[in-house]
Amino acid sequence: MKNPFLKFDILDQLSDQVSYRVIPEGMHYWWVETNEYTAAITLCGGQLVWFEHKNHKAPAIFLSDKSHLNDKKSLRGGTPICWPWFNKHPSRDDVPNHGLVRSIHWQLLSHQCDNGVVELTLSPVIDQAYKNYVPEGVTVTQTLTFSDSVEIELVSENKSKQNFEFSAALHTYFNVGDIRETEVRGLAQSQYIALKNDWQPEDTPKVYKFREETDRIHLDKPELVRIYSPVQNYELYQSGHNSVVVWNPWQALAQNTPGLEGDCWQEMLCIEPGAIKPTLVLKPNQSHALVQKIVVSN
Ligand SMILES: O=P(O)(O)OC[C@H]1O[C@@H](O)[C@H](O)[C@@H](O)[C@@H]1O
Repeated sequence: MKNPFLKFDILDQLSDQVSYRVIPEGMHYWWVETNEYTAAITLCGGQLVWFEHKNHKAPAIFLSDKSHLNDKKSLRGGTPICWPWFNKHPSRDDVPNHGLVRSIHWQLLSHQCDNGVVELTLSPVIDQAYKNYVPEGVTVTQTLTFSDSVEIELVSENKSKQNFEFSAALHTYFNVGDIRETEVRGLAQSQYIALKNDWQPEDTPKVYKFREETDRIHLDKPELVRIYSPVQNYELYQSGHNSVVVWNPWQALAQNTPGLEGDCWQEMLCIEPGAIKPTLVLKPNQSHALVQKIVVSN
């Protein structure tokens, strides 16, 4: 994985820790520097696409070298935000998978730095596509909190006068170096469903390793999932979810997945807490928070 953030222009220095930057390829992003980490959050999709401990050998978040580093579409890697639907739209075929907000521009609503903790809050810019699918008064905001970890909180809020049904997921791509040498712990008690098994519930393997395409929705809400990988280990603290998606496309599917062609699929694993099965309904004046906190250890 190359570091695309070595050459840049600073467009706005917002504080000692936060700046707004652009790289020669055209991608705009907010750059965050804490005592321990460097991080980048993109204008397009509001994705955390870079998160690296200053003393570790490799970044924690996977970003494909084949990604188009401009503001035009969602990147392959990072933490795409799936909202207000996950995967296929429940009734329409003419709209993108995983909702609207991963490929529209986001705006920075606020940023704070206090005692080494940096917090950014962003929301998608409301465009016509958003208005076509989301009732007026329904909003989504994301708060990223950087300390000795990063916490991503996605808050959906219904200030309209009608019920709002939706699903959501934090589709985080972890840098695991070698998927065949990676193990996941914390899901063994759950059952999962997968298209491959006609959506019939299956028991999760007690030792969760990867030898083939894996695309599963685990029907459980564990607070802690761990990833053990040759690069580094991850503790994922999660809340507000009712499902956890585990995804690696493996070789054949990766060749037809834009941004994952070649061998780079071997370096990634997605662990995605989601409000997916079942979908959620927010009544007027209700809100919902979906959280993934990522603790990285060498
Ligand atoms: O190619 P996309 O739209 O980013 O989706 C990638 C994958 O995202 C995962 O969350 C889904 O479980 C997979 O089914 C899907 O293929």
